Amino acid sequence: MSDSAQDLPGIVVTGASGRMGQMLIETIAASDKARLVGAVERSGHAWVGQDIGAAMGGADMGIVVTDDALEAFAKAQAVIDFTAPAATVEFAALAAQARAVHVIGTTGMSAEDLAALGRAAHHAVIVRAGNMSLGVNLLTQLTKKVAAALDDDYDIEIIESHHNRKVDAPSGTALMLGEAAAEGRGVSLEAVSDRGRDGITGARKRGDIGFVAVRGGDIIGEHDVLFAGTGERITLRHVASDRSVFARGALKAALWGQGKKPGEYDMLDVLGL
Ligand SMILES: NC(=O)C1=CN([C@@H]2O[C@H](COP(=O)(O)OP(=O)(O)OC[C@H]3O[C@@H](n4cnc5c(N)ncnc54)[C@H](O)[C@@H]3O)[C@@H](O)[C@H]2O)C=CC1
Ligand SMILES: O=C(O)C1=N[C@H](C(=O)O)C[C@H](O)C1
Repeated sequence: MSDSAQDLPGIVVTGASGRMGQMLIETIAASDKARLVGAVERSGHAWVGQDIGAAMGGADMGIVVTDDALEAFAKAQAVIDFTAPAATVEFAALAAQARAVHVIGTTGMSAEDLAALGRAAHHAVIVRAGNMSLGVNLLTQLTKKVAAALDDDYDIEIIESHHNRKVDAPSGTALMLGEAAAEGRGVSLEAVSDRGRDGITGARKRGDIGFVAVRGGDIIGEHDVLFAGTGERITLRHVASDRSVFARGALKAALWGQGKKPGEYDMLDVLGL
């Protein structure tokens, strides 16, 4: 590696064997703005101890997959983490200890998990978003605007579709869009959120924001925000056709976070939206 490449911010990817983990490793390896310095998987995973390039079915990359997150983070300027809530909470404390920027794509976090991230952010930069793509983050702003322009005569429904391996619902993106719609209407999402209808639910409550989750096949991620009025409907829609949109956003966030003050940030900060 040349001297100048050595100077690039070093990035560790957690959940290295996952759908997003592998996409992130490919994205960082192809970047001339960052270098991969570590790949972390959970203890007992078959890839631990193997070269990440070979484990992914390609040439060696000179990075051995480890289950020792702290040791890996100590060599890094940023950690990109698309794993699971319990793992992400643990990684937040370790990333703060290593003073590495922690970019979090993990969704399905509970209120307690988020509080733990808030504590870690006293000591480190955390950039977290339920969706790291430019398109979705732009869509949140459009959603807020449309929700502010239309009153409760327009029922808001958020319809999200994902692959059959997804474990959380509503998706992190659907919740971001719900928050944006609620903000546009000047209400708290918690107060108006309507999830998981089943049975005799009664008629729809005016002002509610409904969520619908579709799971099937290999759908990467599709989100519709429907504003249904009397005699007309508006739909705002985002379709992800390639996971690289999330990986590119996460890498951008890791670079943006360098030298920032400790605290919690999101992709709107990164993208300047
Ligand atoms: N914010 C965004 O833009 C996006 C967020 N996601 C979210 O990212 C997360 C991961 O998604 P996928 O890659 O599809 O899932 P996946 O199941 O393919 O990958 C998760 C990986 O994390 C690993 N893992 C779990 N616990 C671990 C631990 N303690 N230490 C190290 N590794 C651990 C698993 O072994 C697995 O390899 C989900 O929460 C998903 O919703 C996914 C795509 C985009
Ligand atoms: O699990 C996924 O795959 C995705 N998760 C994120 C979410 O929960 O919104 C982002 C994207 O839609 C893909």
